[in-house]
Amino acid sequence: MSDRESATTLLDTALEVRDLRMSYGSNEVLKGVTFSARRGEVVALLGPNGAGKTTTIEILEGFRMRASGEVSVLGSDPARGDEQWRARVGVVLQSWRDHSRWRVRDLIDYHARFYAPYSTAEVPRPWDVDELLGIVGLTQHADQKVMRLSGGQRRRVDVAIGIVGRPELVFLDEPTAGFDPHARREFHELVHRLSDFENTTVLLTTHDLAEAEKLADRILVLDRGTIIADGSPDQLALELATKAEVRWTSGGERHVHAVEERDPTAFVRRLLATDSDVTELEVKRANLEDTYLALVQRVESGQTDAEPESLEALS
Ligand SMILES: Nc1ncnc2c1ncn2[C@@H]1O[C@H](COP(=O)(O)OP(=O)(O)OP(=O)(O)O)[C@@H](O)[C@H]1O
Repeated sequence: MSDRESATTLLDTALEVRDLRMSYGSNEVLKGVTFSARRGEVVALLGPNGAGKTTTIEILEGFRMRASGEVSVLGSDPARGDEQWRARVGVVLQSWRDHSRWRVRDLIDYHARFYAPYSTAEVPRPWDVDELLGIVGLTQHADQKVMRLSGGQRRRVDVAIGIVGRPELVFLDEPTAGFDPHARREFHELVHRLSDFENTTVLLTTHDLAEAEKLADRILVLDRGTIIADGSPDQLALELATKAEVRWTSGGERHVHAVEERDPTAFVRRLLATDSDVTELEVKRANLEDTYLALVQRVESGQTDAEPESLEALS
């Protein structure tokens, strides 16, 4: 790589994590986590309960110390991040902050003011509060006290506080927990807007596989403190898909066949060539949820050596 190329790569990288390790007492929860994220990329961090997702995010946010490893967030080590750095990073924690007596607009406005000194020509800070209330769907609740909001509406307040400073990178720990389908869709539009129009890097955790598939440019799967897969949703599905299911009706009977190969086309061709009565033909591919569950089960049952499985090389 030339000097110019490596400088461009450096500028293009929002997050760089190498061999990150961390223990709570004798319980080693991160065992050498390595990944990176480009500017403007949306990365979903998936993994079973207790895999180490929140711990990873808290280290990247600068809220928790690591045992070892290299971490760079927007070019700085979060363990030594100053106020200037913090103003460029947005955080939505997993648990609610308790601001129950505040009115929604006042609370967001209060947080917004901290960012004004860090406004630049390229990134005017903070976000206009009323515009932001509209974007997160809280305009109608602007004058309500936080304690009067529903769980999902309260979560939108957390998201608004997390992005009010127009962060270059935002960490969202289970941002859509408690969202109804409408709020979820609006939130997805917000994430697309942040990444497409503001070039914001987004690292989010979720247990909703469909959400990860819709939102993420890249998916990381963390299991027992190790990254076990890293790739786009399509790469993951293609590489790890187990079986496709073909269903059809023939002679009034319903049939189901699990195709072992990745591509069920050959099976379907053979079927149609040998049986002219086939109707109601359906091919169901493994979705990301099937893929994810198969992968975690494979690792947990010891069928792989749990080495990080980079799928980027496949693209
Ligand atoms: N403050 C703490 N003190 C001791 N152990 C902790 C602490 N926080 C987390 N742990 C343990 O560390 C491991 C990883 O927890 P972490 O919260 O990072 O997982 P997670 O992947 O975010 O889980 P979830 O999906 O349930 O939110 C778990 O075994 C958990 O019990």
